[in-house]
Amino acid sequence: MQPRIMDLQKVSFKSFVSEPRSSGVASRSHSVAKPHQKLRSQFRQISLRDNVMSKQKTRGRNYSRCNRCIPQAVSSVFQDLPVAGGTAYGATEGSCMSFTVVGASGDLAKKKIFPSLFALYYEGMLPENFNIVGYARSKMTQDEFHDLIASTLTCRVENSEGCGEKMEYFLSRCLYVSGQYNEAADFAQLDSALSQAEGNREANRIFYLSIPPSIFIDVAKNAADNASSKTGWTRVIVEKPFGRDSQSSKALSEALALSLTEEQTYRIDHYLGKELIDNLAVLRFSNLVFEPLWNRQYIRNVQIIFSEPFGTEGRGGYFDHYNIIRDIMQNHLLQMLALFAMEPPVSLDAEDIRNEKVKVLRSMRPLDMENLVIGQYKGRKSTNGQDYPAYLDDPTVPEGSLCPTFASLAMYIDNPRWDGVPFLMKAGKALNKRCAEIRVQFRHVPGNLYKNATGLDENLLTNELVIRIQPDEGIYLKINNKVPGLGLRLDNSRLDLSYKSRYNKELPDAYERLILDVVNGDKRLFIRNDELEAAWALFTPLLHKLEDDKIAPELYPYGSRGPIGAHYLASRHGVRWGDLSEDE
Ligand SMILES: NC(=O)C1=CN([C@@H]2O[C@H](COP(=O)(O)OP(=O)(O)OC[C@H]3O[C@@H](n4cnc5c(N)ncnc54)[C@H](OP(=O)(O)O)[C@@H]3O)[C@@H](O)[C@H]2O)C=CC1
Ligand SMILES: O=C1O[C@H](COP(=O)(O)O)[C@@H](O)[C@H](O)[C@H]1O
Repeated sequence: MQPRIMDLQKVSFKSFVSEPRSSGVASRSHSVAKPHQKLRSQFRQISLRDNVMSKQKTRGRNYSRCNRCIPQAVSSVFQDLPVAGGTAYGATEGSCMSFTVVGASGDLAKKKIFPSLFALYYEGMLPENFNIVGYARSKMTQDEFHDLIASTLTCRVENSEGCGEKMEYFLSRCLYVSGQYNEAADFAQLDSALSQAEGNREANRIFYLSIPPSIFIDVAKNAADNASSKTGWTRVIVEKPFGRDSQSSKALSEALALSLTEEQTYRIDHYLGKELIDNLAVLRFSNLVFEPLWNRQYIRNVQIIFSEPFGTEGRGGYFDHYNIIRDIMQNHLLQMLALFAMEPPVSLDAEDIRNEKVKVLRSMRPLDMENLVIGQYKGRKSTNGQDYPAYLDDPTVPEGSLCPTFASLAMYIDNPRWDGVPFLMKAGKALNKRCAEIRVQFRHVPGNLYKNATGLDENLLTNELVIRIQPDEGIYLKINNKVPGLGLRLDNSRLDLSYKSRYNKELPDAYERLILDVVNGDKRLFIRNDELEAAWALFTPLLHKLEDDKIAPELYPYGSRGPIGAHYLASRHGVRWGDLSEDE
């Protein structure tokens, strides 16, 4: 049978418990009728002071710093245990970790943070003693909070034994505290709730600021002043956007630095947590065949592409203040570029890697308006009569907004390795497909003996390496191959590493990987302050010019391939977009 990878979100909690015993996944699980409801009555009886770790058997494990590399092994060891946990890197045996989600009532918390925390617990990757605390202004009872979380939890399709019990136990470690973001007294209450849950253990605390940026500073200050751990470390995860330009980003960094050290601050860019991005360095530095080609001598251009098949629906208010360049390019795509283009680091240590990334960013040629194309999607009626709205139809978007929902940009890295190689970026919403990838187009074979076999189009002869981040994660290399049979005909074919066929494993969500790194104090995949400064220094002049000059975006239909200007831009730099070629 073909090995399969299944998406995490396949079995919802509700469908899981109502599934007949004989069917697939559910039949392998324990039968648990609505565990979170059963839990409610239990929860009422268990006071936090008791810090009851319930009836679960726990087995402490000391994961090494590199425990991120071995989840498969760990899960196979732990798959039958109701609770599995370890001691986080930098924490002492018997200590506990409290994870507070500030903005717990919000979209990101529900969509990503709680499910990721559960998935980590499920895989045995959380410390043995942990508490999950939700904090927000919304009034919620503990039951309502548990319902909210329970509705977001899913079990892995593989190894789903004991899923119901694990959910039940996980929920028993979840607690809600309601408070304002700018009230010291409310954070003092949060502190005492945390202390109660932690009991007499040494406690390490993580705060995830899953809130709008306008309140980052208040929350960082209140958390640092009133709810920091007194017995262990305190770490704070900050979500993007980290400002709108160099000036606002600097102001934010300086204000945060009054409350948090750089060491404590984890600036998250969830693209760095994606499997194929985490694999980039492995691909380059552990295979002899790639690194020698990774330079201007062999590479003709590099394309970094992001596209989404939906618009800003519901998020127009936020988006209009930022636009696609700030939302996707200045962070996700630029981070991909830096990892792709950096020199080999001295070691895999966070600081060594980040030093190399900063060097790339600082070697980039200033961005030029001539090398930018912007677009905005307009409405479209499909052939089956469905209406797709224009960006401007969103009621939260200001009338006549010029905000780009698409951008394409040609960039250059003025260093010896990349001199003259165009790096093209393209990012857009409401396009024809969901895709994120890096495409590397190689130069022509000099004096190619086979050019007569393929005709005059040199592009048919060039190799292309594609690193597909999503969907259908994989890496493939387009090569020329002889069509089998008599005569000589060449075929552009693929050496294909499809993750779906190669690995019989569900891929962890990016947030799982990144949250685990915070637990373990590993900053390799987080943005350092000077990286952020360099990224803004690159983009700020371009963004200001775009806004000051009120440049009108080119309109493109919802669901199309984007504005035609992107093709002209590419061809001015001698590039053809690989994702638009016929065999893609
Ligand atoms: N959602 C996503 O997919 C992504 C989000 N992010 C970033 O993560 C962070 C959280 O995102 P998301 O969950 O979508 O945000 P939400 O808008 O859902 O806000 C989170 C919570 O913050 C509180 N809140 C909202 N607006 C305000 C306000 N004006 N003043 C005070 N409190 C407010 C609300 O809680 P209450 O009223 O209960 O206090 C809300 O539930 C943001 O910085 C966002 O940019 C980054 C990448 C993706
Ligand atoms: O940061 C963001 O990313 C999402 C896309 O993330 P993905 O993991 O689903 O590819 C994007 O939709 C959003 O606008 C942006 O803020």
